[in-house]
Amino acid sequence: MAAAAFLCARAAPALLPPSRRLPRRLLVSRAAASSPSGEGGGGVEFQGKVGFLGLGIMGAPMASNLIKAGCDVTVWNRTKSKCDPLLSLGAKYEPSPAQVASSCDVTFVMLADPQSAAEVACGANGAAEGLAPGKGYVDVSTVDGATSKLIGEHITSTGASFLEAPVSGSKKPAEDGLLIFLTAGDESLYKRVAPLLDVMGKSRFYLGDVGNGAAMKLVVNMVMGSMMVSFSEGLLLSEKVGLDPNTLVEVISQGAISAPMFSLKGPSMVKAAYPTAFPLKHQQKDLRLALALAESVSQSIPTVAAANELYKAAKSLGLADQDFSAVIEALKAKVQSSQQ
Ligand SMILES: NC(=O)C1=CN([C@@H]2O[C@H](COP(=O)(O)OP(=O)(O)OC[C@H]3O[C@@H](n4cnc5c(N)ncnc54)[C@H](OP(=O)(O)O)[C@@H]3O)[C@@H](O)[C@H]2O)C=CC1
Ligand SMILES: O=CCCC(=O)O
Repeated sequence: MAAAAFLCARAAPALLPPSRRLPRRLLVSRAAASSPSGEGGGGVEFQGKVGFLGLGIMGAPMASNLIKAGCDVTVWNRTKSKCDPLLSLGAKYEPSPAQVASSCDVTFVMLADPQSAAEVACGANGAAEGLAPGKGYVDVSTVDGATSKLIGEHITSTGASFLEAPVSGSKKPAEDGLLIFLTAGDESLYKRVAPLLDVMGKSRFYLGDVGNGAAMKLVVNMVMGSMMVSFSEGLLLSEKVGLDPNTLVEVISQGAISAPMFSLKGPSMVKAAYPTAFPLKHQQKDLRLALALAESVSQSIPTVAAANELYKAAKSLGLADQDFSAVIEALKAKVQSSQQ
């Protein structure tokens, strides 16, 4: 293990912008979530080497924040070139998930979907091959509960501990260290990695058994996906009846349904520009997984089912890698075809 003791969020408040200060409500939810020893007191340190697997839109800034906070970080990504910016910041590189896990005390993983998360954890040269008692594995990807449990069982069969910790918040909050962690699984691992979560995020919730973090994340994202469709319908309708959609964005921003998402994405949606923060293919994956979650408890979620069809249509229009706000293009196509 490298000699450095890694000062993290609570130990180094001077590193944090004012926006990182937690509102009281979140401090309460942290306290209710069995605070790690040291919280609320002086400072918290993480001693050990940190692995990071998966350096896409989210993984790269998260790993970058750990490096900037002074952590000893080792990275791996399927497409190796994406490691280069992190290596420039001082990260180390290992050529497989197994080698990262074997050389680190705790390994974080941020992968596209259930298939890739399972493959990187359990496949050939996967992380599990490098794990052992005393090590920790923290999966921050958005997956379904069944996949998370399968990964968790595989990881814990090595003697290592497992925490699922999907995040709410997108590219910019990841860059700013303002994510919201929805964790579940091994509580002592949660406490151990809390200083690292605090470097990457503004709040964290411990939700109990593996599966609960995944479920919370899917419920949040199904609401978000439906909101985006409803917003898109409003933008198109406002234009159709002769209103300025930019004015609609402004009106919404001042009222009870204001949401950062509308203010952030609205202006570019009006210009038909969709710079990718949250890829549309991932939003559709989350709706698919949320529908399966609802099905598992025989709950009907008809609005989400309808939204999912639009995201699927957007994918078939070639918009999978655009931002999820590009779903408005599927609506435009639908309106056009109904007018022909
Ligand atoms: N973007 C966002 O706003 C948010 C995303 N999320 C969730 O976080 C996760 C990552 O999202 P994001 O960073 O945006 O996605 P990206 O598509 O940018 O990154 C996906 C990552 O997964 C890797 N990957 C994909 N398939 C495989 C595979 N078969 N084997 C190994 N590695 C693979 C990619 O590697 P490679 O570079 O080689 O393609 C890349 O590192 C997703 O689950 C998403 O739903 C959660 C919150 C917000
Ligand atoms: O999973 C993606 C979430 C995006 C967000 O919370 O803004």
